[in-house]
Amino acid sequence: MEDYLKKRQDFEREITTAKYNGIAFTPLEEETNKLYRQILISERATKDDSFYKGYTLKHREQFEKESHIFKAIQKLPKGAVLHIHTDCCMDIDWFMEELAYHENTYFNQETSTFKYFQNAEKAESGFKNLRQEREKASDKAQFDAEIRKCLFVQEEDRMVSKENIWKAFEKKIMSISGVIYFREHFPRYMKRYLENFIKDGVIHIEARAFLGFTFNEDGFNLSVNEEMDMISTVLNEIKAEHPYFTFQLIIQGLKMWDVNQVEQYMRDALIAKKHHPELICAFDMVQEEDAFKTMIELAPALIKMKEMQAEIGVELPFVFHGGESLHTLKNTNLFDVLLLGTKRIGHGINLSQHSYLLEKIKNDEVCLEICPVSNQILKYIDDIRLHPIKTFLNYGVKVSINPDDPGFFGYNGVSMDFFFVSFGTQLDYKDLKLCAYNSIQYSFLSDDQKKAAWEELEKRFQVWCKWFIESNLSS
Ligand SMILES: O=c1[nH]cnc2c1ncn2[C@@H]1O[C@H](CO)[C@@H](O)[C@H]1O
Repeated sequence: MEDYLKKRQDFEREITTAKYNGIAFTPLEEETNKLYRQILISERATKDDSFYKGYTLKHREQFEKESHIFKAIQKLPKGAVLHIHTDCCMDIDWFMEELAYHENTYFNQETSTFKYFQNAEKAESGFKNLRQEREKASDKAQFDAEIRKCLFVQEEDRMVSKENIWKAFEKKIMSISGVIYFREHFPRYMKRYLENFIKDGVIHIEARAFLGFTFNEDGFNLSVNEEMDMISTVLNEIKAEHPYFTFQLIIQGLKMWDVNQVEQYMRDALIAKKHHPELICAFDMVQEEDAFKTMIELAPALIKMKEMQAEIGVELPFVFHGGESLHTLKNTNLFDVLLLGTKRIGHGINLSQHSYLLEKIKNDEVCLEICPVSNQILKYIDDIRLHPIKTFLNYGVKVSINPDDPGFFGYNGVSMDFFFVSFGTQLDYKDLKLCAYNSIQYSFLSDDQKKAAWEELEKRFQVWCKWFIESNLSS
């Protein structure tokens, strides 16, 4: 038996050495990992199927109050967030306090849409001033609760088929874009969500964003330069308080556009990159994968990127969505995003069914931006215990954990994703640290910035471990 146990230990070491790829863990971290696993096992024993299958508000209230793992994860250093959509990160409490009853906010009850208008004469038909409507309401708390429900995906919104969930989700996105993109609101909106991520332990963000969506008092779009200056001002304000924090934009286009539009937009993105090299890091195409153009349909535009880069004199790498789908016959986007040279892949969940591609991604170190809560809310994974993230990690594929559209899923930051996926797929402390490490390693930070970010993170992990052990959460 002794021999067998020795063989077993060597085998385990062989497997984990490949997985952690040179990341060392201190004795304090080894102890932390053991304790984390124990607590995870005992908390999981109290949950039944419904917990893993339903990311419901009811469950959330319960674990936010009771789970030691959740409390620990809230304090955990997270590294970088590599996958969010910048218009999908609204802090709902902030909106209720600052924008919902702002004098220029109007609401269309029939479509549940909020919109900025300069004054009542300019308001489109069907839109009423929300502040005035609230004044008329007899039960203000009830009125607030109804408004709040319009802002993120509710349980009842999810009572639709897989085919229809995106419609409910996109409706929410559209319902606030007419308010948050107003030139005076957008910087405040953005500052608030960045601060939320910083509070949640995030030190770097690469956020997907459209070019030229912000608008002025008369409803006209600002120029790309004005928009970029506005974002830079927000970042400077944040940096004054949090000097270690870094941020870049991934410019995103829409898959519903035709090829000519995509080509023009790529050109705009390259010009923007040329003028704001520090601010823009990559390019992507978004929207529901199975409902709009496939990557092969968009390829006539996308393959021109190299030529355009040479012409404009600047580089803009691709970071594409891919594999956010349950189809493997009619959706072959994963092949194309790899052939087109994507540096990372947004989601990649159905890679679990493409073993050859998985091997390639592993060898080429194409990091996956996994978004666990999003995958469940948008009905790609019914039971979070079956999320393939752990298979990817254990196979040595590079993975990071991200929130995608936290505002519309009803939370701020990325703790919810770390918690839900750790709880569901039994990721331990070492797994989570590995994901945080990957998020820095496969970001667009320079080598020096990565080194500084990693040093900052390493310090925070040691402090966290000490706190985790001393606070004796299991007793
Ligand atoms: O998970 C996702 N996959 C693909 N596109 C997404 C996802 N989440 C949001 N968007 C897209 O991003 C835009 C808002 O910034 C929306 O067009 C939405 O379709």
